[in-house]
Amino acid sequence: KLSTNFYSKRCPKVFSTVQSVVHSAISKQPRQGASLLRLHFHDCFVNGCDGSVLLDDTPTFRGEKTAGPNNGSIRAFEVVDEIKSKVEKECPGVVSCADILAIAARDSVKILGGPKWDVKLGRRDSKTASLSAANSGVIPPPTSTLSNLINRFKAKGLSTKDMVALSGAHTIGQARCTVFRDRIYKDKNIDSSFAKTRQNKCPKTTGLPGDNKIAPLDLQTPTAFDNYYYKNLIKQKGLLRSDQQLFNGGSTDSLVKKYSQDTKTFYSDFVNAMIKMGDIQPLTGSSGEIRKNCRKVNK
Ligand code: HEM
Ligand SMILES: [Ca+2]
Ligand SMILES: [Ca+2]
Repeated sequence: KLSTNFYSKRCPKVFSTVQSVVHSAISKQPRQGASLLRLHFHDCFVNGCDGSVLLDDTPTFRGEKTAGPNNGSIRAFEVVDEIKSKVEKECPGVVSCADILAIAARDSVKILGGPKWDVKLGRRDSKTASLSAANSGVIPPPTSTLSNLINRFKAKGLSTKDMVALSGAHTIGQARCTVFRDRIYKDKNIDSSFAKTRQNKCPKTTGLPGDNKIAPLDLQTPTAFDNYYYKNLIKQKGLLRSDQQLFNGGSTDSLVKKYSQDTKTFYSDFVNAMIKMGDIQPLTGSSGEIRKNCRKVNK
């Protein structure tokens, strides 16, 4: 079982060390905070919060980094490396990479102006990863319908409310043209001037380099953690098709409206859901290991 004081004897400085690295990474590039938050999500949804997403491919090992939802998309691994090397110097072999992701996600939200919470710790690191699980749709695609989003979160023990609150993470960060092209050229439930603005930097035809052009998920405040994500949805300015699904005449409209008007409720539901997400299938006790390097299993 995870606990908030897991490292208080064995590595009391872990919080200040992680926070200072995250802080300096975000001050150089605010997007790093978004990227760290997303790493924790993509870790937890694939075989639990076990650091599996961090393992590099080798000639004899396929990790999760080339899976559809991750390939060319997840980032901030150098920030995780820097945190890990500082923490290893202070407390060798004590703090897991899976816990580092949970703390870094929490710190990112806080530094970008969002809510604070006590993060539960004690996860251990996997000795494996699963490319097939990462590709299986457990991480929902940006073309998802509302019922698919609800079901994918439900499969991880998360409620519809948790799903809507966690989607508020799209108040920060960026997405590539390739994941929002169909939305801005084909969808009807989109503000037309917003669609035009986005079309300017995302060419209609597929192919590089256009596919990799990026745009903010939250057009208003892309580097601030706030409730503008929901305000945008009400104006039909969600960037991803899946985003706009949350406010499209269905069962989650009322919650989106609520969060758009009430930051406090959004924050408390977001925190509650982040803690639940961080509790997905952790390795504890003597399962797994404490990796020395987050990119590879110990020898
Ligand atoms: C509800 C289902 C979700 C879908 C369909 C989804 C999909 C996506 C997609 C397609 C991108 C852009 C990737 C790219 O173009 O490279 C993205 C970015 C992002 N997602 Fe999600 N996501 C979901 C839920 C979440 C959750 C639960 C979190 C965290 C709690 C999260 C955090 C983020 C962040 C912060 C970014 C920006 C990352 C960056 O700028 O590096 N997402 N998401
Ligand atoms: Ca994992
Ligand atoms: Ca924002």
